Amino acid sequence: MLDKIKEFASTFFVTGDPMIYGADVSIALATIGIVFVLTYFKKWGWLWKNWLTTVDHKKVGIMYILASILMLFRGGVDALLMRIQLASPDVTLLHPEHYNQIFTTHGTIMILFMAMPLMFGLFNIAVPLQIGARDVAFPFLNALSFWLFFMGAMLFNLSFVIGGSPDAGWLSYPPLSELQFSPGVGENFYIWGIQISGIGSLATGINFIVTIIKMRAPGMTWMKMPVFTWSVFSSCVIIIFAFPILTITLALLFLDRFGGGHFFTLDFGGNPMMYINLIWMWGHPEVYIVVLPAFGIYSEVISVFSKKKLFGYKSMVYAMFIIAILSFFTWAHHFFTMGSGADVNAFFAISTMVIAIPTGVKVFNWLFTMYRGKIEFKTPMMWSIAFIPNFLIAGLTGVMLSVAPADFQFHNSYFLIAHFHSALIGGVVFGYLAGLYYWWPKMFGFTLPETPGKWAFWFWNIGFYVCFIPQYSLGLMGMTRRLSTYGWDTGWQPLNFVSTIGAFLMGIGFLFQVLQILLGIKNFRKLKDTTGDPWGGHTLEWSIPSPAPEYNFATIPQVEERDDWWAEKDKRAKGIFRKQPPIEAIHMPKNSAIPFIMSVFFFIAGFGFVFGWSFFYIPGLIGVAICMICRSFFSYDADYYIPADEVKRTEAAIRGSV
Ligand code: HEA
Ligand code: HEM
Ligand SMILES: [Cu+2]
Repeated sequence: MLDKIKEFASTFFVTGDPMIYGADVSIALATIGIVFVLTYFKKWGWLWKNWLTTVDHKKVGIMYILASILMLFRGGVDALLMRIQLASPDVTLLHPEHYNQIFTTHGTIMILFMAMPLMFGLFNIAVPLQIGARDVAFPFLNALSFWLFFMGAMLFNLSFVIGGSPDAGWLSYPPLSELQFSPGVGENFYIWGIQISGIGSLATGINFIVTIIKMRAPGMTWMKMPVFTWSVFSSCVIIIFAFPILTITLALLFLDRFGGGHFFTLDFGGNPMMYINLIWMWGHPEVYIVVLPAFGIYSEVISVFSKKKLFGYKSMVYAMFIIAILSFFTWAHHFFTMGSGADVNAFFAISTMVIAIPTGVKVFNWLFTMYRGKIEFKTPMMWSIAFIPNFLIAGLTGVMLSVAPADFQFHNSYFLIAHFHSALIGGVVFGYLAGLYYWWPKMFGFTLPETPGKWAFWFWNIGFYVCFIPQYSLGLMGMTRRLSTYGWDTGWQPLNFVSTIGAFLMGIGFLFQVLQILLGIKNFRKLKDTTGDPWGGHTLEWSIPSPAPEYNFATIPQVEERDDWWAEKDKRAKGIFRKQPPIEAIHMPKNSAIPFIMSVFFFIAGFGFVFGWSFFYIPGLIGVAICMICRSFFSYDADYYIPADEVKRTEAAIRGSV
């Protein structure tokens, strides 16, 4: 036992790196600070009742968004550290091992712990309200998904302060990620952090598919559904087919590392190429999982701020589903150079190129929607307009990469790095930010101040080009990815320096956003959204007050048209009012502590597996099992009714206050 404790303690001081000590100290101080504030203001009960045990989709959404913005900060700091290191061959901020760790954690965090949860946050905020529902289909499971993501993310981040970060790249290719070549615990953190949050992602996929199929308001037929909801549906269909592949792949890698298996080793019949195929069978669809909802947001925002119906609604929907299906047939374009025959490469090259067609349809539809529209340049719209040229560059360079023989030149170069950052920042991040600005008033009841938002936008947008356009040239000049430094004689220094300046411009953009939120909170009375419909929206979430009451809709709306809220407002202007059904008692799910507690046990089990400590993982797994049993057999008292009188009182109070 004493040995175990010594071993445990030694892991804290594993590298002697001042950055890690700094992080240890700041985490300790932040924790003490939070505990102090909560105790001083007597907020523990509030935190527990309103947040930790909530099953309300709106609050779950807000927690997702908060956590993912924190992760954007962490991933962003990683990015800036790398860019400082690469600004010039003289810089010695990060030694090569540290650089390896940082690109690994940056890539993993940005995709799995920033983009995914930010996306889930927006799903939670918007989908039930857009389809006229009172919550998602399985609110308990929804809370569990959030806490699993959160604990997975915490476990992953813990690697930085205890034990050492993973360093085999964001997809952890074997044989490097096998025990033989990565004997530390970093890869275990990678496996368990992703595995735990991945269960949550899969559950969210199932939850939203069922919600969208079963819980749409009466009258909302498939082709009257808001286009964001369609994009969520298509993304979730990809999730439920792709995430099980990830789960299995990581489980097999874990068996190799933990149980002496030989699935992907070099010896005893193992085959690393099998891992590479499997991980990309998830990894490629994953990029469309995150981009399709962004497409949905652009469609909503561009239509609302052009004051025109979306051009080609049906073709938008078909295009998303064609992309979703095709996304499963392109995975091998990530390893054209790894020995497949010419025919295989040709098949995957063509299937990849075909994706340009439905995507092109969407791009033209957005342009036609804006054509002759009365465009209003509010922040959500600015991000959406800027996305189009950004994504065009990303998409067209993607098509260049898909030309298999040319990819022998581009593969693993900065040309690739520039391609995917263009798609992920110009497509995904810009889209989610547009969504965040768009739905912010619905979440919090006030709009964000426009001026700092516009500054943030320009810094991000200009910074984006300054950072990534030079990287296309660097790629063609021969600079490969995952380099921690280079020589003066390469001639890469000037463009790298420019690229670093661009990264800092984006960092300043992020600071403006923080400022914008702080100013918004400070002036929230002035910025209050009294109408519930600050943008003149077309979907149902804008028909109820901001923020939405806990039951969302006092009476479930009856949908008649595609842009139903626009149609309804037109009718009201003409003095025609739809008949409202009487207010009745509303059936609601009760809060539950099980999702939080069960996820804590998952965390404990994951932590145990990382270090191979049975005295952690056995109690952890037992805890998980007990939580499941409690939920399955002993929690019958899981719902309640809000009496009709109380609903009427709440509605009257909301209307009275506006
Ligand atoms: C959201 C993220 C996202 C998106 C949307 C895309 C979209 C596309 N990607 Fe990208 N890609 C990544 C994220 C993304 N990618 C990542 C993260 C990697 C690398 C990971 C790693 O190695 O670590 C990668 C790597 C990658 C490779 C591997 C290269 C290599 O490793 O050597 C290839 C090769 O084919 C490729 C192709 C494409 C194509 C063809 C599209 C298409 O979907 C683009 C379609 C869009 C357009 C073409 C623009 C609009 C169309 C028109 C206006 C119509 C007219 C145009 C034509 C007819 C051409 N991508
Ligand atoms: C904010 C601006 C950003 C900057 C300046 C930046 C910078 C970088 C740098 C310098 C690398 C390492 C390149 C290398 O050495 O190979 C990298 C890798 C990567 N980035 Fe970013 N990045 C940013 C945002 C993002 C975002 C938003 C995402 C995802 C949503 C993302 C996903 C990735 C991935 C997946 C990798 C590959 C990691 C690997 O090679 O294993 N980045 N980024
Ligand atoms: Cu791909």
